[in-house]
Amino acid sequence: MKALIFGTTGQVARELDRRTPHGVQAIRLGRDEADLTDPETCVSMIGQTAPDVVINAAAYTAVDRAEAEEPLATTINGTTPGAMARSCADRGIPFLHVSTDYVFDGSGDTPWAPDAPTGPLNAYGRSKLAGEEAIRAAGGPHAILRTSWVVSAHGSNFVRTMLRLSESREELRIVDDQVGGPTPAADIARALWTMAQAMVAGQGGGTYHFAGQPAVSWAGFAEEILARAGRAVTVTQIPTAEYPTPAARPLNSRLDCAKLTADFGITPSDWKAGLADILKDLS
Ligand SMILES: NC(=O)C1=CN([C@@H]2O[C@H](COP(=O)(O)OP(=O)(O)OC[C@H]3O[C@@H](n4cnc5c(N)ncnc54)[C@H](OP(=O)(O)O)[C@@H]3O)[C@@H](O)[C@H]2O)C=CC1
Ligand SMILES: Cc1cn([C@H]2C[C@H](O)[C@@H](COP(=O)(O)OP(=O)(O)O[C@H]3O[C@@H](C)C(=O)[C@@H](O)[C@H]3O)O2)c(=O)[nH]c1=O
Ligand SMILES: [Mg+2]
Repeated sequence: MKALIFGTTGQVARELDRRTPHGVQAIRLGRDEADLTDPETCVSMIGQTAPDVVINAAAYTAVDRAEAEEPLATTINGTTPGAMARSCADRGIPFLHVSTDYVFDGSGDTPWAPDAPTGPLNAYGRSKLAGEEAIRAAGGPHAILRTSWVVSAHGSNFVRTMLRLSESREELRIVDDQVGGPTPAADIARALWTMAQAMVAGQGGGTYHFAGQPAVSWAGFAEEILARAGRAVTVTQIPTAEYPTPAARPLNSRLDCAKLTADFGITPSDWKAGLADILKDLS
């Protein structure tokens, strides 16, 4: 199986590389070879490499910055994934794409099912929803894997932010009313490879959820990170109103992962185990 992967430096892209299954030839394209602001180039790379499956692990992920750069975020997260999906549909090959809990409005307190109504609260969420809609409209075999709160030993993520801030502060004020599932990038990569192999064999497809269990607030997650890392920092739980940001964020980010288990046998990720691995990697 030949897999074409967009993205080399991101959290999920790095873990896809580390976990390439035996017998898979992976071609990885970074921004230099395939800039997602340029859909034609990305489509032409699919033609040139003639893969059996395409995985898009690149995206515009700066949630607050997207408020001021929505057109750019929409090109990268919406227009180009749509063009990639149409190219894959023309070739009859599966297209796998990663999306986000931020497509939901965060109401209620029950986990969102994959077919629940969307209603993004911010520009990043709207740009990711545009990608989902364009991919479905392409009409080819595809999987949209929505995940949440991605963490790893690399890149920009909440684990690394908490460890960094704990070096210079005695107290961290963290929101306690946004609840979701932290998800190790390593587990997302494993899930994507399982899905890619199944889909090349003609199995599965559609929109799926994959997140770490159990659900926790950002403050609860911060406490776990700092305790496990042995950092003596006080976490003060605050409401979202006391941590103003350019982009609004959903309060309820819980994702119902049952469909992924039913179609691919992939069970939800255990974020505490993943966190232990990340802290080991960082030490
Ligand atoms: N991070 C999170 O908490 C969550 C992420 N997701 C989704 O998961 C997927 C993977 O996210 P994650 O691994 O965390 O992403 P990262 O923020 O770690 O990395 C983003 C990647 O996208 C690449 N990229 C950005 N802009 C372009 C561009 N114009 N052309 C080419 N490549 C570009 C970056 O390359 P470069 O290094 O060159 O900038 C980098 O490789 C994305 O679809 C994201 O929306 C979903 C839920 C939560
Ligand atoms: C640094 C900090 C953050 N926070 C809050 C802000 C926010 O609500 C929450 C997490 O902060 P972040 O900036 O890591 O969150 P954010 O970048 O919005 O994370 C999101 O990224 C995108 C790409 C996704 O798709 C989402 O699933 C989600 O992971 O913690 C505090 O309350 N106190 C603090 O000191
Ligand atoms: Mg962020």
